[in-house]
Order: sequence, then C-alpha cells, then structure tokens
Amino acid sequence: MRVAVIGAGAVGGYFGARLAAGGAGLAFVARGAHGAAMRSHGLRLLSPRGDLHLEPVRLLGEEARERFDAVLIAVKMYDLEAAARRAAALVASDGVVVPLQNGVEAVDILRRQLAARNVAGGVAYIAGAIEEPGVIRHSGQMARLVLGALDERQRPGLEALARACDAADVEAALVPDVMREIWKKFVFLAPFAGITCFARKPIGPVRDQPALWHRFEAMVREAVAVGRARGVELPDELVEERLAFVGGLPADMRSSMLTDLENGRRLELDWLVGAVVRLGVEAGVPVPASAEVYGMLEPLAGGVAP
Ligand SMILES: NC(=O)C1=CN([C@@H]2O[C@H](COP(=O)(O)OP(=O)(O)OC[C@H]3O[C@@H](n4cnc5c(N)ncnc54)[C@H](OP(=O)(O)O)[C@@H]3O)[C@@H](O)[C@H]2O)C=CC1
Ligand SMILES: CC(C)(CO)C(=O)C(=O)O
Repeated sequence: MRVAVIGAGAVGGYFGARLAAGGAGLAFVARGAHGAAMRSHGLRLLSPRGDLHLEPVRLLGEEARERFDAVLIAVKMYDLEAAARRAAALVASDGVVVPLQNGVEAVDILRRQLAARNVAGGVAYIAGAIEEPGVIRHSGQMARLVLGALDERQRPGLEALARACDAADVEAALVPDVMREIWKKFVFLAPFAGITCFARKPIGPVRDQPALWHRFEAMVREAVAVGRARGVELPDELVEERLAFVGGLPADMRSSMLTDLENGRRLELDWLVGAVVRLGVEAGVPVPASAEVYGMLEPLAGGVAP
C-alpha cells in the first residue's frame, strides 16, 4: 500500500516510521531543519515500544507527481489548510486522506480543499515530541490510531490501511462512527491541554491539586455538553469514563500544547479550549471554566520565547 504522511513530527514521524518499517510503501512530506536532518541522517524514533532508525527516508518534493492510496496528515491545526492542498495533489482518486489532529474541526477544513469522497476521520492516541531535528521522542506505551469512514466508498481503503498498521505492529481500530470518536478524544484533550498549560505542569500534579482537578472536571463536563448540543451522541457515562482514563495516565504525561508552550511555539489553543468556548457560545451552552482558562492562555497563543 502506498502511504504518504504530511508532517513528520511527533505523530506523523512516529506512525510513519513504524508503517515504513512494517513494509508500507511510505513517503513523508517534511520541512525545515527536521526535514533536512531526515534527508541526511534518516528518522530516529526513541520509544519505550522499541527504538527505530529509518534510513534512508523517502521524502517527497514539491515536484512529486505520484498518487497515494492513503495520505495521513499530521501537522498542527494552524498548518492544516496548506497541508490539505498538498494532500489534494497526492491522494489517488479513490484514496483516503486521514487527519490526525486534535480538535473537532479538521474534517471541515479538509473538505474545503478535497473531495468529500476522499476525506476520512482519524484520531491519534500517543504522547511525543520532536526532541531534535531528525529525532522523535515517544513517551509512555500509548500509540494507537482510530480510523473511520465518512463515506462508504472509503471502507476498502481504510481496511487496507488498518492491515498495513497491523503488519507494522501499530494498533489501529476501524470504528463505525468516527466523528463520535473524535469528540470522545476532544472532550478530555481540550481540557487536558488547557489545564496542563494553565498549571504549567504535567497531569500528575494537576490530579494531586483538588482545585485544578475540579476545574479540569468542570471543563470536561462543558465539552461534553457542547458536543451533545451539536448533536453528537455522547454516552451518559462519558464524563466519568474520561476522568478515569486521565486518572490512569502516567503522572509525568504532558499535553503536546504544554510542550509547545514550554518551547515558545504557537499553541493550538483556538482549536482546543478555544473551540469549546466558541462552539459553546454558538450552541448556547454555558462554558465558564473553559472560558476562564482560555482567557488566561490567549495572550500566549501566538508563541512566546521561553
Ligand atoms: N504530540 C503529541 O503527543 C500529539 C499530537 N496530536 C496532534 O497531532 C497534530 C500534530 O502534532 P505534532 O505531531 O505534535 O506536531 P509537530 O510539531 O511535532 O509536527 C508537525 C510537523 O509538521 C511540519 N509541517 C507543518 N506543515 C507542513 C507542511 N505543509 N509540509 C510539511 N511539513 C509540515 C512541521 O514543521 P514546522 O516545525 O516547520 O512547523 C512539523 O515538523 C496536532 O494537531 C496535535 O494536536 C495528537 C496526539 C498526540
Ligand atoms: C494527551 C495526548 C498526549 C494524548 O494522545 C495528546 O493527544 C496531546 O497532548 O496532544
């Protein structure tokens, strides 16, 4: 199977390298110092699930005319529009494009640049970061994809992608209602990103401080209420289930937004806590806890040198 990965950072670099090592015909679209390092020394994964050094790495230049059966997009939300245009030039007419962003708005952004027939849904459960150009650091054991069709014609392509994941020892579940799965991640992830940035701490110290944990819980409840108001069928037990999930995460787990904050990078705030607030206001759902955390972080959203 021919797979292209646009954005070779924590998410794209990890899953792309595993797929390549598992035998998929894989090529990356990468840029900057990280892309240059991949070109000269390959891509290195440092992972509790096993280190990997992929060399050589196949990198696609602007001139690439090849078409791919699947295109995974793993750039930050603020780069998605441009990446979607690139995906349109790389995906086969019957291929699938799978966005792996956190947030609930990636599919809508992709549909502005691509035929709806090609745009599928995806969720990535993993924690990691680019440690230095050419090197991805994976933290913890979690490394899982959730994939789902948004058009019946995408099923064979997604099944083939799931088989390629299986061959690469990457856990990938095909689900019937992927938008619901995207929301099920969003309802804890947006609050998780918000509260860890608000506290400037990983999740362990947040759990240990009742005031922070109560604020986090309030934010999860608000995000679930917003999803429901928008017609997403989220089960009654979801809040408790998501709190238990976050309760079981390793104490030193950081959100990718906290890592970005600490590195002075732009934040995905407007698509995470900001989206809870924006969509909540649109739907007439009160979101005071999220709005307060959003307000505190908003001045930092553009990236502030550490
Ligand atoms: N990190 C994590 O633990 C997780 C992240 N996510 C989500 O996944 C998405 C990706 O995050 P993450 O992997 O952390 O991001 P990273 O910043 O680690 O990687 C993104 C990479 O894509 C590059 N890029 C951006 N636009 C283009 C483009 N047009 N062509 C080629 N390369 C491009 C970036 O380059 P440059 O640096 O030059 O901008 C960067 O190297 C986000 O939405 C995030 O919320 C989901 C689960 C876990
Ligand atoms: C919380 C985590 C690590 C889970 O996948 C995540 O998605 C992120 O911080 O971006």
